[in-house]
Amino acid sequence: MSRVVVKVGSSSLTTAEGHIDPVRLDGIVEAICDARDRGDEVVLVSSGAIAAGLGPLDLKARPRDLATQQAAASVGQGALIASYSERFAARGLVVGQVLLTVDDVTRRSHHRNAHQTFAKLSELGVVPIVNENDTVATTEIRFGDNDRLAALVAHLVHADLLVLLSDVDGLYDGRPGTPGAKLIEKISDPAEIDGLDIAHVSTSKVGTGGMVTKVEAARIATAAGIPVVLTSATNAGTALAGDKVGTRFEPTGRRRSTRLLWLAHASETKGGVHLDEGAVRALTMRKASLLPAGITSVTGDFKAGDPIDVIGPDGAVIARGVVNYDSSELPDLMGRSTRELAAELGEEYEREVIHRDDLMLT
Ligand SMILES: Nc1ncnc2c1ncn2[C@@H]1O[C@H](COP(=O)(O)OP(=O)(O)O)[C@@H](O)[C@H]1O
Ligand SMILES: N[C@@H](CCC(=O)OP(=O)(O)O)C(=O)O
Repeated sequence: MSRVVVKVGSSSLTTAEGHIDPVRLDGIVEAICDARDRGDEVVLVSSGAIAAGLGPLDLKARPRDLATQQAAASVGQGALIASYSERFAARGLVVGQVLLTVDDVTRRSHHRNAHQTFAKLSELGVVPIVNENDTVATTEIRFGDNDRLAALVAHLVHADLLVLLSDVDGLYDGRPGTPGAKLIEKISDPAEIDGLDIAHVSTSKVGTGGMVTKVEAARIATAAGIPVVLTSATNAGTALAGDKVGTRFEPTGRRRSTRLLWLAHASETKGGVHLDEGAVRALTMRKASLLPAGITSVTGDFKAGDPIDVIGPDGAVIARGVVNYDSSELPDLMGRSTRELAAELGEEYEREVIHRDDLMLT
């Protein structure tokens, strides 16, 4: 038995008019039910809430403003779950809706909660259907794309495989459909992706992030030891059966805490600190915590608890970490020893700027 997380993109679930596509949904549900019949456990991460809300609200295109996106998601998510529920029920399976925000997988207490929810659903034989909680998520607490959400969910449920289903049958070495562009069957090392043309936007009107977020999701999952298969939704059955299809990304690393995993791949930081050579060596070679003494300057506007970039003298980001001070406090502390600061300002100034447990070298 294996545990698989399957992520399906908006363009593979909805029609151009902004309604749920019944034929495509049938195909995905059938592939998942077949996997269940073979004894596998499946967690479905389904996009499509916003896209499926467009038709009912008479919207012609994906709205640009957050409020209308949230309203469309509120309408579409209900419709999606109703459609899934009905189809899975016809095969004797019960579904459970799980809506997550970034905090649910990154904050320790929420993380434990989410983990327990998945464990119970699994015990009860329910098929979890996950999406971002788009209706309440604001820019600050958004994953922004379900590819990365799926990678973090795969890590959270200890999945054996992550399957990313899209409207393209794999990763290409050039723009898919253009002469000479070839499907890449296997990626063994993330460095192989570096030179590829993946930045152009997708042709679908409802998908977000294109290939960039899928490759990023593959990096997150493989770095945590989980292999990834990327293919089109029409190949769902083949991918779930474990047969060779699309692009396979081989695992490159070992399991790590989800919080650190997120930190390393967090899309945005609120600022950063620049270090001198000595501090860079302490962090990278001695695995030490970051102290005020090694900081030469501070950029951006952040609060204690925010993720920030840690930057070397040459301007390269060497790590990301959860900072223990506000950006406004640091200029008065930098370059000074913790002992001196504690004597002058009080014991609480003895704390590290970033504790090594909250630091992820990039
Ligand atoms: N190198 C590449 N190989 C494959 N697809 C690519 C590549 N670069 C960009 N893409 C685009 O990525 C799109 C898939 O992303 P997206 O529209 O966000 O899908 P989804 O809705 O499934 O998440 C494809 O339709 C394709 O146009
Ligand atoms: N959470 C959003 C989808 C966000 C997203 O990543 O979409 P997609 O690129 O189609 O996987 C929704 O359900 O509309």
